[in-house]
Amino acid sequence: MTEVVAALLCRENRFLICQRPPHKKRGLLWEFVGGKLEAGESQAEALIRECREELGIEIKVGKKYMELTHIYPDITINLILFQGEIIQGEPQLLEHKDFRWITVEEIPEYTFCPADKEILSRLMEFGLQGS
Ligand SMILES: Nc1nc2c([nH]c(=O)n2[C@H]2C[C@H](O)[C@@H](COP(=O)(O)OP(=O)(O)OP(=O)(O)O)O2)c(=O)[nH]1
Repeated sequence: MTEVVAALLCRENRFLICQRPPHKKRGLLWEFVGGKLEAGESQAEALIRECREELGIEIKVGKKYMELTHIYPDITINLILFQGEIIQGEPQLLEHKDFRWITVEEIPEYTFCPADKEILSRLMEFGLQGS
């Protein structure tokens, strides 16, 4: 099983979503910034590295929001979503096709990676305050 970490980054009543590049698996689907752990990394270290590499931001990793397992035809992932706070920088498109700060009401307008379904349901039910 492949461990994937991701970040729930909030600003006012919005949170950050990123669109995967077209050439990658699950291309053009929306996701939370993050990626696979590299050998020897802790979850927090991997998440900090991914945020730096993908968006050029420094984050502080907070509480775990949700953890789930999802089986794709090509890979089984254990996805761990952490709350996070941007402590430096503004997101830049270093790897993604696009990013947006959206409200929970706007979630249905986007097609996310299938593994994120439960996370998005929780956000729609409880809102960002409930996170
Ligand atoms: N970052 C992220 N990945 C997700 C989410 N939901 C979801 O199914 N995934 C999947 C997509 C990918 O198959 C996998 C993450 O791998 P990745 O390809 O983005 O990771 P990476 O940047 O470390 O990739 P690479 O070295 O294999 O190119 O997890 C999510 O919300 N965020």
